[in-house]
Amino acid sequence: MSFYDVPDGVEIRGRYDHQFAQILTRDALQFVAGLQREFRGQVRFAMECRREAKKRYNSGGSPGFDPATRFIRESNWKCATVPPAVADRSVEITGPVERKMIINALNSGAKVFMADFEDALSPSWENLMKGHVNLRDAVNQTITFQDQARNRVYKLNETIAKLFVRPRGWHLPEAHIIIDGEPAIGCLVDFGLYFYHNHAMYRSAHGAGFGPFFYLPKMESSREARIWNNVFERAERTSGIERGSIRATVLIETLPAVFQMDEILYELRDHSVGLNCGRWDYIFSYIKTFQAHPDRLLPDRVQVGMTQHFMRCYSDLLIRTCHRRGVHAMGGMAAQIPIRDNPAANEAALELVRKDKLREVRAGHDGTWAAHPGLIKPILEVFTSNMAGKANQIHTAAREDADAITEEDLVQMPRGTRSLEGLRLNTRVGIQYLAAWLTGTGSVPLYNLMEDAATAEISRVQNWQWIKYGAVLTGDGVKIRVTPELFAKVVEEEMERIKREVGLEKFTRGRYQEAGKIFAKQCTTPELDDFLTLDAYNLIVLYINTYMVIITKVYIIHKINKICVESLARDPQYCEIHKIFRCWYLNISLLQSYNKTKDKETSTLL
Ligand SMILES: CC(=O)SCCNC(=O)CCNC(=O)[C@H](O)C(C)(C)COP(=O)(O)OP(=O)(O)OC[C@H]1O[C@@H](n2cnc3c(N)ncnc32)[C@H](O)[C@@H]1OP(=O)(O)O
Ligand SMILES: O=CC(=O)O
Ligand SMILES: [Mg+2]
Repeated sequence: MSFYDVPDGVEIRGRYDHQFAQILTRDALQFVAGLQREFRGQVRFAMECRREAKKRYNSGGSPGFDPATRFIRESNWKCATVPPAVADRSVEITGPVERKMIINALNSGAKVFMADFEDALSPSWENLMKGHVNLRDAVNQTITFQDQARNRVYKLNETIAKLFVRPRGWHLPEAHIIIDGEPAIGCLVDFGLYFYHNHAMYRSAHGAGFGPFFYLPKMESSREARIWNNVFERAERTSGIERGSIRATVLIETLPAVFQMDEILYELRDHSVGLNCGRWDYIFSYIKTFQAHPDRLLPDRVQVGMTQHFMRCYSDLLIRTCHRRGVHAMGGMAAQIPIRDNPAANEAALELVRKDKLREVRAGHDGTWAAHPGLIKPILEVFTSNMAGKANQIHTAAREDADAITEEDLVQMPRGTRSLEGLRLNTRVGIQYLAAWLTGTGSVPLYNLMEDAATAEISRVQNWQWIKYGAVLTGDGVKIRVTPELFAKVVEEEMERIKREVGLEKFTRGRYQEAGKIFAKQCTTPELDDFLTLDAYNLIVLYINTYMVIITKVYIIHKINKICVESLARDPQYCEIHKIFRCWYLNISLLQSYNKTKDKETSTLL
């Protein structure tokens, strides 16, 4: 059932809203459908190649440089010149496409704002569609937000950050938009709708003739980069803008991709504006890639930082590769955020951020990420005072020494210890993140750190790995082996702790119980799920037709219950048990029919 004006072959299953209808116009949907029709075969093949690669790694293989593309790595070629509008990217703030945050981020003093449909966003229909409305208003510079509680109106400053948009990864479907009977490819919806509505205004008002600008996440090979390049070329052709206008920075955040950095840049050479060290997904990917290698049990998550040999080599090689090809080498996200109520702890957190950024700028990075507006000033200071007055270090930090980095360096096991506290923290963080994600929030502060889909993934896969191979934990001074029974006890105890920490009311109102069950299942499943967000996606899909059926059923059941209760009051023969049973039965059958409809519909789509 759809109230939207859709082209042939397109069906919208998400809620109707007149604001969403301004985004989901017939022409915009036609544009998205065109992308899906032209590229779905290539995307399917790329996902098949991921599965083949996974089989190789699961049979003992390890990713490495591809001998077939040696000529790309060894020959001299350059990417297109960096557009002047984004030459200085010394600090980039990131955040979900939420209205107030978009305004705060654009006003934050950062050079770039990366508006996120990915790690920081729970991809519910509401979040996605509101995100597009917000971005359109941001590009048009008409965006405002009224905070009723604080009696404050938010609007844009004179000078704002340059907007980059990060669509979802290739693996995620958009189940609320059906194209030719299949769910749309999530990232083509994100890219397509944003590009269609904003390319003209962006290029004239913000990009000095270039743009729109994008970040591209979670790719595993240059094959996937080639699809993006084809998508950009089609978008440029159909909208009549110059080839090479669209520019993108690719996140190197999977282990296989670190061996393909030259190849990825080569595919996107006319549309590239650099690579970025997506350090959190990278750690997640390391564990996932070696999921069948029991000799690679990582230490506690907190110990796997950028100073570990394999992480340092990854960052150094990324800088070397980007600068050789003439584009930005962007650093990553430090997880610390400001701590409002404790000045000493706040200073310590800021110091950790400064240290991380100093390491990045000295290594040769051209800019870096910040999770919070409160970090922009200190990070900017570190970068500007170490870049000799230049907008970037593309031509001054060649890092030729990084040519010596080998395959072994890039996969070297991180050093450290495993502890029961590490298992507990993973569990506590994973469950709370999932509870937030299920209720529509994709990035949260937990224990004074930023947590998003990428950091939560580390918690999940690390627990899975430790349980699967019975890791021995020694970090707390006692030796203890991880078993499913130990983990079940940890889950139980951590759920109690979460309840104490968040308070009974929030715990009962939120989806913590459900998150606990899902997280426990994901950590103990025999086959590791590829992505927690893909596994849990069905739980946030809400179809308009199903939604309306539910409302009708709830209404009918409410009426039946009312009649039951009234007749019970008149007829004392009915016992209390009978009454409870009747209500229970009716409500259970309602829930079952809802879930069956949704599971059936979504599973045929995914
Ligand atoms: C691994 C990766 O992919 S990293 C990239 C993806 N992750 C992200 O982008 C995370 C971005 N950061 C955030 O979402 C948030 O900073 C959090 C969830 C970590 C912390 O949020 P909060 O606890 O709400 O922060 P806090 O209460 O200190 O916020 C203070 C103010 O800063 C604003 N703010 C905080 N973070 C951001 C941000 N990233 N962008 C814009 N504004 C922000 C808040 O909206 C708030 O504004 P207000 O004072 O006008 O109301
Ligand atoms: O997207 C960034 C990451 O670190 O993951
Ligand atoms: Mg990421």
